Amino acid sequence: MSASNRVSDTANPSVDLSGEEGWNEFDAPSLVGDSLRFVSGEPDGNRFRTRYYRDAEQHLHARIWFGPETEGPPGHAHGGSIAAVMDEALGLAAWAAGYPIVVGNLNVSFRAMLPIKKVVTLESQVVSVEGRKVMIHGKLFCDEETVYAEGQCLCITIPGR
Ligand SMILES: CCCCCCCCCCCCCCCC(=O)SCCNC(=O)CCNC(=O)[C@H](O)C(C)(C)COP(=O)(O)OP(=O)(O)OC[C@H]1O[C@@H](n2cnc3c(N)ncnc32)[C@H](O)[C@@H]1OP(=O)(O)O
Repeated sequence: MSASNRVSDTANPSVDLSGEEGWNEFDAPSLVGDSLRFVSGEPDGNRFRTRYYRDAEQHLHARIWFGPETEGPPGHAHGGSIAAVMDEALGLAAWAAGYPIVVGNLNVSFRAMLPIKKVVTLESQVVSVEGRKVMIHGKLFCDEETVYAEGQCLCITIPGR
């Protein structure tokens, strides 16, 4: 790859993170402060760019751009980058639903290679609450046929918060 190509690879591209009709933008930092810096901390950077939304049923969703710095297999996202997104988004889904939690267990199934420099959608749902255990499921996809990853996230509420 020539030097000029490398420059254009890391140039600051504009990325469309707009949501679906009926989604309302969700102000995550006002709920959890700086806790989202690892994934969402550089909104104009070349790793992740994220924007969170809630639908009419208050499920949390996100548009996420996997930038060139998430690369693992050539041209595709590193599995750890996908797991980091699941950890943040599914944990945040529990907080957004009113549960102050940390993630106790996160299961990620990688279903298809995720091309970098692509905007994908994350959808989540609180599927059960039993005592301190809040189970959130999520998937990362670009359309109905193309699911990149599925996550099951067991969150545990933190006493006293
Ligand atoms: C201080 C924080 C400030 C936060 C400020 C804002 C934060 C805003 C965040 C926004 C969103 C970011 C999302 C990122 C989310 C992360 O990345 S959090 C960081 C990664 N996670 C961690 O570091 C957690 C580390 N683990 C722990 O701290 C402790 O193990 C836990 C999870 C709190 C549980 O410990 P514990 O309170 O002693 O609870 P324990 O009695 O062992 O278990 C309670 C129940 O949960 C079950 N359980 C616990 N762990 C597991 C497990 N791994 N598998 C299955 N079951 C389990 C137990 O079996 C038990 O079940 P029951 O007997 O009640 O049926």
